[in-house]
Parts: sequence; C-alpha cells; structure tokens
Amino acid sequence: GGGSELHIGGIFPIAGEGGWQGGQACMPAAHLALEDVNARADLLPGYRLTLHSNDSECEPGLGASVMYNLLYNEPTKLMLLAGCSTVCTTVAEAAKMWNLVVLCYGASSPALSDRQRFPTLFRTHPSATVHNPTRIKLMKKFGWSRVAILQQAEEVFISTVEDLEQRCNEAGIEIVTRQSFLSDPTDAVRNLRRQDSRVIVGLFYVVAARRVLCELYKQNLYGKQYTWFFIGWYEDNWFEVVIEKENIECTVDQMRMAAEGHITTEALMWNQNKRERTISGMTSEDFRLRLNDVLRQEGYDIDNQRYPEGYQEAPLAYDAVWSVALAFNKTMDRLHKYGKSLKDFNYNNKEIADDIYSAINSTQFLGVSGIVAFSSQGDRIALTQIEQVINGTYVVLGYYDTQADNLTWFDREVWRGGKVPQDRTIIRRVL
Ligand SMILES: CC1(C)CO[C@@H](CC(=O)O)CN1
Repeated sequence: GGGSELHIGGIFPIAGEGGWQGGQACMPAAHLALEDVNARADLLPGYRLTLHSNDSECEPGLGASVMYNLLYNEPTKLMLLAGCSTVCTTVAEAAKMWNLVVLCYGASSPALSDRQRFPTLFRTHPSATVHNPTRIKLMKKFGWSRVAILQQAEEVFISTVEDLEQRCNEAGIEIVTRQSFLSDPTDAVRNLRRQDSRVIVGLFYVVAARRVLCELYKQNLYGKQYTWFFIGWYEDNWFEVVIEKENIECTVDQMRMAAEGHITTEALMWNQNKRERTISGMTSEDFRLRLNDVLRQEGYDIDNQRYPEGYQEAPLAYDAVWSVALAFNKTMDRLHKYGKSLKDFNYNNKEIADDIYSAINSTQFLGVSGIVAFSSQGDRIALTQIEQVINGTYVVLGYYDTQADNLTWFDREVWRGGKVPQDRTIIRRVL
C-alpha cells in the first residue's frame, strides 16, 4: 500500500424502492476487500487501490449520472464496478466509449451476455440462465420429458425462458405450454390445468410467487401429482410471510400446503467448503463473521436476522474487488516490460485498456464466493444448489457443476405419492 493511487469507480444501489438495493451489503463488502488487497504488500506494490462511489438507487438514469460524475471529475478511473441489471446495462453500454471494463457484482439479466452490446462487461454475479442446465439435468434424472412454464412478464424471465426453451429442444424435452402473466396469475394457472401440466417451471419475483402459490391452492394444482420448480433466492420463509398490502387470500396453512414439496434452483454465492481458505486467507465463514461485525456497526440487527439487502450477494462484491486487484497486478507486470505503467492510462488509451481487458478475462482464483472465472461473454461461471421443501423447510438435495456436468446428489428428495410424480396423465388401456 501507500505510494501512488489506482482509482476505480463504484456504482451501488443503496436507497430507493425499485429493483434491488443490494449495495447496502455489497458496498461494505467491497470496502472490506479494498482493506485486504491494500494490506497485501505483494499485490499492488507501491500502489493503493482507491474506490470512488455513489448511489444509483438501482435507477439506470441516476446510475448514468453517477458514471458521468465519476468520469468527468479527476482522478482518472481505471475500471467501474456496478450492481443491478438495469444500471449495468446502461453503464456497460456506455463504458466502451471510455475504454473502461465494467465489473458487475449484482446483475442477473441474461441480456447482459452479449459481447456486441457490452464488449467490456464482466460480472461476478451469474446470469439467471445458470439455473437452466440444472433444471434440464433434474428433468432427465427423474424422466420428465414433458414440462410447462409459468412466468411473470419481466425482461429477466422472458430471456431466461428463451434460453430454457432452447435447452429443452436440445434435450428432447417437450414444452407443453408457456403461460405468462403481468401480476394476476389466475388465467395462466387455469391454462396450465387445461394442458394437463404436471411438471412446471415457475419464474417470477417473490411477491408474484405468493400470488401464484395461493392460486395453485385455489385451483388445486399442487400435491403429489405435481412438480413445481421455483427460484431459490427468495427468503427461506417467503411462503409463510403475510404482507397486508399484497391481499393474499390464502391462509398461511394453505400456502404451506401448496408449497410443500416444491423444488428450487439457485446459484451458489458463498463458497460451500467452510474450512477452505480462499485467496484472501479467509474461509467464507470467516468472511461472514467479519461482514456481520461491519453491518452491526452500521446498525443492522444481524443477531435477529435483520440483514441489509444484498447480503446474499456480498461475496460477489468482495470477490469483484479482488478480481480488479489481481487484474491490475497482471497488467502492471506486462506494462512494466514496455516501460509503461497503469498511471499512463487515460480514457483514450485503447492499448492499456486491452491489457486490462485481457487480464480480467483470464481471471481464475478461489474467492469467498467460490472459484471466480468468466465465460467468453464475461458471465460468472457458478455452481447451482438444488433444494426441496420437506415438512415446510428447505432441504439441500444436491449441487450441480454445469461445466463438468457433475451432479452431487444426497438422495434426500421426498415424493408424497411415494414415487416420482409423472409428467403426464397415464391412460391405462384395459385390454
Ligand atoms: C439473485 C438476485 C436477487 C437476482 O437479481 C440481482 C439484481 C439484478 O439482476 O438486478 C441480484 N441477485
């Protein structure tokens, strides 16, 4: 540390109502990483990494103005960190004009996997499409070749379903119907029944999920004959929570009955091996304890489960800063050979920008969020976790490594009918 500064910009969604205010936990996590990389004598010798950041409120317009303020004010920034899919879309689309790499720690939209529109985007947060190979793997494991889709009409779910349909076609799995709804799922659920849907993939935000669950109860589209796939990153008790203004007409017991047995998929964001030391020297458990201390000092009542938004994604922000430091370390070595330094970077210097790009592109290290590596489109390569609600609580059924096509399975699944549910009505011909 000490010596001259390397500056990066940070755009965090903190205040506001719309979208994801994950900067509340991700900004403290990023600051912890800054502390740690600057404490290392071997990482950026003679330099200190400095983060200049502001709040985007997960609003793309505000995010754009935060970016302009960062870029039109000294000092020159070498890279930008951002969260929220909408803000990352705006910032990453513009950043190429300043030859800046954009590293997103909180963006799940599949639309961001596009090197034409976002040539310099990388993200430590996996795309929502990371669930799809896992869903296909489970359909094959349980012999389901006829599935239905129920989705909320939101961009992230529309593009996720497009990817899922493509993978189902490749896997020879028939999509018997694809129903979508804006906010009232009644008709969509009725159409599922009409098509004799038995294995259904549900894609919606958590508020819509509660409306869907109550509708399933009312239309009796749940129980031992049905298999529901839901998204796994809702809070664990999402189906027991009563929020007056949502006007859910089902009781908590009815919601529990409809929810029993459903399966979820989610991307792993905390390294699973709790004893495994990561590049920072911490295990993911050490990181959790340190982050909790920082959040308590900020007034969050962690001991009573009062977490800030973005707590789940905090390792992604911590590892994003490590990705930056490691990339600058590589770039510094390369530039040194030509008698140059990162201090020579300016927004018109494509040569150094390309060096930074290739350094970040070859990222590969064990972070608190697991192995950090990017696909050719800058997407985070991540493991997924599969759970099932058994007697009202989530039980881990297994993990899936898409890259290696390796399913770790614990044989804990429970089928209330005593056997794997069918994907269609079997007509028994009495001869
Ligand atoms: C898993 C989730 C909640 C998906 O949305 C991300 C935010 C976004 O994509 O805008 C944050 N992480």
